[in-house]
Amino acid sequence: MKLTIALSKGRIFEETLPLLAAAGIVPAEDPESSRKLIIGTNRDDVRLVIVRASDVPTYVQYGAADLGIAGRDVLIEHGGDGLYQMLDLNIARCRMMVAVPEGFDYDAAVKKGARLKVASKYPLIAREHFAKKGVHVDIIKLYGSMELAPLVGLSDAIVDLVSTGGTLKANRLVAVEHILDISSRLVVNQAALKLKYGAIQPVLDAFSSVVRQGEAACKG
Ligand SMILES: Nc1ncnc2c1ncn2[C@@H]1O[C@H](COP(=O)(O)OP(=O)(O)OP(=O)(O)O)[C@@H](O)[C@H]1O
Ligand SMILES: O=P(O)(O)OC[C@H]1O[C@H](OP(=O)(O)OP(=O)(O)O)[C@H](O)[C@@H]1O
Repeated sequence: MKLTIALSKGRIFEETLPLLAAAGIVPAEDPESSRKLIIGTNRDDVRLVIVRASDVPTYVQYGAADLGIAGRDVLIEHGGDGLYQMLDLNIARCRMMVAVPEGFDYDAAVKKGARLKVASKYPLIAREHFAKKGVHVDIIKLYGSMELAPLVGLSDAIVDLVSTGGTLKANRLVAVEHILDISSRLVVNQAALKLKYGAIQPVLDAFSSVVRQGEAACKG
């Protein structure tokens, strides 16, 4: 029985390699240099499909992939239908933040009850955050380079991911609110978990043991 795992190129692929290795899975090619979207592995029964990060939950939801790895950000925006979230892999860690241009008095604008224009790739997360605070916002949906929006007058603020803070700094923005901690999760198609339990469980066990080792190393 063949197992299909959906992954995105870049940081998730890189950070997943040690997890795959622990499960005895080694990709036959590097998706950064190959144009192939289906990548074989050293195991005849396991293949990888390379998709956009935000498409991973969709492939798994419809069973086109049995397993996938996606950020908590992407999973919240997707909604999680048809998926089991099995494991926090503690990879691709970052924070979802509200950020504004240096010099913009965010607290004063909120206090005044101003209606804020907020640009984000994460409209659900952004909308819910401001709704909870009782702040009126117009959400402007973007697909990337959110940091540009306030610099050219498209928005007052952004909701985006922050890791080192380097991108905010380079664009003279400052983080003013922390919304969520983000990391990537292993998701499994609900039907596949039942039908392919014997093939999926060893992968889950191997991934969990790597995560536990990482946690122990952090504590120790
Ligand atoms: N700077 C960062 N540091 C750590 N993790 C990050 C960072 N930016 C994004 N992530 C996490 O990694 C995941 C994949 O990000 P990546 O940049 O590879 O894809 P993307 O360009 O956001 O997605 P798409 O191609 O669908 O637009 C994100 O969903 C998020 O969970
Ligand atoms: O705090 P930092 O370490 O600078 O990281 C933050 C940046 O990382 C993410 O972008 P990414 O690198 O994924 O680029 P993309 O959204 O254009 O793919 C995010 O959207 C920020 O722009």
